[in-house]
Amino acid sequence: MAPTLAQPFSDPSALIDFVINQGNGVKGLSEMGLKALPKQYIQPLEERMCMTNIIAQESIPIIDMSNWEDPQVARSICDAASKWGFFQIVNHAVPVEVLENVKEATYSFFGLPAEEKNKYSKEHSSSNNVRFGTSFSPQAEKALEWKDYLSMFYVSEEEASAFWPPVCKEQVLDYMRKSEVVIKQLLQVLMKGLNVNEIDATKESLLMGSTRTNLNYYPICPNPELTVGVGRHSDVSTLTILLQDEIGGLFVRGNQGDNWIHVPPIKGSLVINVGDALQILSNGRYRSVEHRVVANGSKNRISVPIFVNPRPGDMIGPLPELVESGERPIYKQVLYSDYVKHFFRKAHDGKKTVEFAEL
Ligand SMILES: O=C(O)CCC(=O)C(=O)O
Ligand SMILES: [Fe+2]
Repeated sequence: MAPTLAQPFSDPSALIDFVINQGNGVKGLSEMGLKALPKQYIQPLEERMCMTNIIAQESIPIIDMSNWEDPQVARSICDAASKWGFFQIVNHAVPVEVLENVKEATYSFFGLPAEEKNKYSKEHSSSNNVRFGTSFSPQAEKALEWKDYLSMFYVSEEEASAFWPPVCKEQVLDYMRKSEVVIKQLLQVLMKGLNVNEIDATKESLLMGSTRTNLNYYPICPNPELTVGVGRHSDVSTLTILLQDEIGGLFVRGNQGDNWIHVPPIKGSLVINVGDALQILSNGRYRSVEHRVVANGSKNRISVPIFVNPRPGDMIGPLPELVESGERPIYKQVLYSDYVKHFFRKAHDGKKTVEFAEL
């Protein structure tokens, strides 16, 4: 039977084949001009964003990093990491042109033909550290998420040079290099807030020994209210540094009940959030907070998170300084790679991953 516009796929496996196996992604679906959301993307009611739960009068803190060592600024960073788990930074050390270049590079990558992008899929990528994909964990999800991504785990300049897509690798590497300054400033302040005054090489490696950068593409969606861009989750990182474009759509769980706060795009800013690894290392003093991205019915959106992580072979648990000061540990020591595997084995499920490390 010839495909029609309303029902372009003969059966569910034809859609999966087009989106996942052929590398068209949801961008390919979006560009077909679908009139209705395919049923694989319809999320259960409880996972859709309900407009009445958005608290318009609240916002996460915006912190000026130009005087990051000033005790008042340091306090606002630590307070934000404890209270909200999220904040935005302005006047930070990453030049605005570096941010513009990586956004441009994101469009360049997703603008490639499907066959080109598909060279980086799970089946075809020449490196396990580079992965083009769609949704979050399609094999584990009951309903798919309306997002395509390219994920790059950094091993070395040589590895990146050999395996990352040429259309974006320089821009991503530059964004990562320039962000390192800010990451170190933030970690220094956050550690000081726990009375950990020295970050030696071992601790630095535990806090920021590995990084993964994702390019996220959320294409225009028919029926955006029925699906999600990214479902409710907390990150497994120590810290996440997120660059978003001017479209908006990222929401963070507020401090009371089922309330959600929008993270408004601010030109030149970076969104910072605490991940589960830092929640565990800080014995719960800093909080990784649930967040989600809504789908958009009229605009394409991109974002570029850098996940700053422990190394896969590190054991993570409450820092010895905290336990030695008499604090009762609420988490056990877990192998970081086991923690990450546990996260990817299931669909997004809010804050549940952290239970893996609870005592
Ligand atoms: O696109 C965004 O704004 C957030 C994406 C996100 O939460 C993630 O990739 O973990
Ligand atoms: Fe996230």
